[in-house]
Amino acid sequence: MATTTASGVQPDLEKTVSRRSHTNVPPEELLASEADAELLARLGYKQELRRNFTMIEVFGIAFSIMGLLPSIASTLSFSVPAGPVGMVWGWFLASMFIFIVGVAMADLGSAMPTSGGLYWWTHYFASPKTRNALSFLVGYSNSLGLVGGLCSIDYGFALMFCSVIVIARDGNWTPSNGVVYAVFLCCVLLHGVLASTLSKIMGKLQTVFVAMNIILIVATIIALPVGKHLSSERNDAHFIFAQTENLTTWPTGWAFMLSWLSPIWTIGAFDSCVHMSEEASNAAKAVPYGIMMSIGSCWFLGFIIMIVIAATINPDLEAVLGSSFGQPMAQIYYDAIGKHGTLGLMSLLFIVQFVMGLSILVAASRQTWAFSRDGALPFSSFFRPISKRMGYIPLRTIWGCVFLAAVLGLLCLIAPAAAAALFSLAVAGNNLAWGLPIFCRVIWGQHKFVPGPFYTGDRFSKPIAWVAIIFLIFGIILAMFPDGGPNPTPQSMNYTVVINMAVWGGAMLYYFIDARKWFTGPKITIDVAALSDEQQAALVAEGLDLGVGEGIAPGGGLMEPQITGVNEKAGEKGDTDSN
Ligand SMILES: NCCCC(=O)O
Repeated sequence: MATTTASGVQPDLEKTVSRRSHTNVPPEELLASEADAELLARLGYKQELRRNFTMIEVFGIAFSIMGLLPSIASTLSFSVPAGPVGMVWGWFLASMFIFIVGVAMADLGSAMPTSGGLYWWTHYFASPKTRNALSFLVGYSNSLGLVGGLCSIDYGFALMFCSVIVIARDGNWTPSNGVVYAVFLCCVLLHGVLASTLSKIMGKLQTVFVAMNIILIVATIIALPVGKHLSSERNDAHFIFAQTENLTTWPTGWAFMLSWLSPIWTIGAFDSCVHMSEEASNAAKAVPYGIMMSIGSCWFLGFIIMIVIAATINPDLEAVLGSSFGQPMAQIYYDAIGKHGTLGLMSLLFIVQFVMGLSILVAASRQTWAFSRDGALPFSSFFRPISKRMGYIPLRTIWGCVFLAAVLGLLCLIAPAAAAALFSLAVAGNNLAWGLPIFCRVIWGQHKFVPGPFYTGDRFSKPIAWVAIIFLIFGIILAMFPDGGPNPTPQSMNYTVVINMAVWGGAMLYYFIDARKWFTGPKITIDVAALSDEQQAALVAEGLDLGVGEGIAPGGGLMEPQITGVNEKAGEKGDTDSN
């Protein structure tokens, strides 16, 4: 574990926080262990959320957002056009690079586990001239990327839900865009209700969600080959591992690269582990291992699933893509196990897709809460309080994310091409937010990096970081390509480039016109007055804003922080509201 920073602030700060922690707070009312709260205090923050999540539950939140099988089902239209080679080897190769990105993030997540990690790290590592602007950009890109992830998951849910009705009606129904949006909206609202009310068991629920995912995966891996064997012949090994296709208007090699979008979207949002940092016990280990275990298991299990799908898919891939069920996966099930089996597995599939949306809403609300804590969101002072009554959760940012998702989801009403931009918004927004802190570290901040208990070592850490950066840039480019070929029509255009440029351009415009006057990076929420002059100077040297003389109180502007970064007695202090 890191015991000091470049500025050497920790030892004294540790003494401060340790001293303050010896209060008579009953253990059940502590929000966090002393070690976790101390590490958070080194980053300048007091403990405000309750640490309900174990390591396995931190892994669970990322794994359930990945929702392996429903995500593969939602993105088959990216991988099937490249044929089995794209599906199987595209999966394997892209997942390997995603794992490298995860390892680079794990290095940082172990050293500095805080809910707003990505923009916090960016600010910490970037040069003094660029740190505020880059941190601002990363915060917005990450927040929008997560909300885009929520939209894309719930849009996928709406399509799956409708496809089950289509199957039940033997194809005699076609959902309109309005119906799809109505299902999407109900889903988002229900997520808001559940994320608001289930906070106390949200950690435990992750274990249930992991189990549901595993049951669905095992059921599919068994049912597809067995069903296909009974109904017709399975595809041979040559077809599975060596058959290339090109059902796109791009060259074959590029069609193969576009198939990578399936694993890139599926194995996304592993930064959710970072966003749960302040609710994880032993965060310095739970965060990095959560990231790597979730990616690693999806890499392996996804490879198996892709082989099984390639073995059982109708070799007429165009027929699968053009399925009257509106869902290639529904057609694959149908061809192998018939109507009733398909209805059963598709129902389980959309239930798992539903819980993916719930988990990503939890993660998105923590990121946006952290960002509002640092005063960067519009209406930050409104969003910043946490709800004591609902279990120490950021209730207002949960509903802020729900509202934004409901608005962004209106794209479903325009056309499928516009709705597809939701998938790419998640990819491009998150890739930028993951890549920039890693980039800032290797360019400007290597000397400031103090490893946590998980560390890839001096020899490997930097090369891993560079591979991660290059892959993330490539992922952004990939996400912007229209799948309609070099000459897209308005219908086949990929609107990601428009949406993301609006997000990134808008964030930068906002920063340079207005926010540069008041956004000075992460704010200290520990009790600054309790720190010595040296400690204050050391935190300032870390690039942290002590909030003195700027009209913004430490803690985001709502109230004077009153505690020291250790265990706040539940219900007594802090920026809470009573709702
Ligand atoms: N498996 C869905 C992840 C969504 C996202 O990449 O944000």
